[in-house]
Amino acid sequence: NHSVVSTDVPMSKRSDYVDLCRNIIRDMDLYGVCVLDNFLGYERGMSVLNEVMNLYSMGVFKDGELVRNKASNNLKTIRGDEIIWVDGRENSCKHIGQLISDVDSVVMGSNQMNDNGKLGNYTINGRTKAMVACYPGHGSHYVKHVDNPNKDGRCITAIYYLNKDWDIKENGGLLRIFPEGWSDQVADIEPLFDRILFFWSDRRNPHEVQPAFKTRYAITLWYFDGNEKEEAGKKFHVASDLNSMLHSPENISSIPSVD
Ligand SMILES: Cc1cc(NC(=O)CCC(=O)O)nc(C)c1Br
Ligand SMILES: [Fe+3]
Repeated sequence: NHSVVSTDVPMSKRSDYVDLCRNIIRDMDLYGVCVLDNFLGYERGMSVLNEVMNLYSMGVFKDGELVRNKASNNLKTIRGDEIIWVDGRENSCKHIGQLISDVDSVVMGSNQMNDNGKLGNYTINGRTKAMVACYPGHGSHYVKHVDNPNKDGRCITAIYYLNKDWDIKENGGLLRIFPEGWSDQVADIEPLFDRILFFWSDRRNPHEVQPAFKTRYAITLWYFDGNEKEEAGKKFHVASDLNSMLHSPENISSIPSVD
């Protein structure tokens, strides 16, 4: 966990930018998972939370898929996460946009700062839009899965959490990662306010969200490895909706077009 004194200077100009990136490089190389706390600082974290809550109150989130409540075995279905894709340049998403460019800065910084100039030997050259997710909190959860099981190009998952005063015992909503190769170990990550989590998106990190009993917000970005993305494009197995998520921000060379 890393406490970052946040100011409003651009991320790459912050005094602790370099050791943030070194943190990410070290943890990703050692564990394939990295957690940083106080990423934006209280003020900016709250601005992002307010934008997300405004979006949610406007009812623009897509309904989460229904999952049957296996536990009670009755047919009561529970909504999983409800989501909306945000580019960050929309009028009502300025602070979400700023979060996105700060995450871009630390990911690209780490990608370049690593001694061999790559993070995990990837060449990161693009990302999806931001997926803003809300678990409504009536036991809603997300089953154990791998984000990128079939080489669709996504190499790093970045999740920014927005949940203030979160009590994991009362509210649940724990993210449990089952890192491959650590058979008896799991990484339990509480979805705490202003916390950012990075992990390799592939089969190394199966993960689940345990049932949440309070509204649980998170913003996810997936970063692409250029080569894997290129290969995936040729195989046409890239989920069509993945293409709809594509984003080529000015500050990252655009993602190779998938024809
Ligand atoms: C829609 C969708 C959501 C997620 N979310 C999580 O894994 C939850 C992480 C957290 O909120 O802690 N993952 C995938 C592969 C898809 Br697709
Ligand atoms: Fe996931």
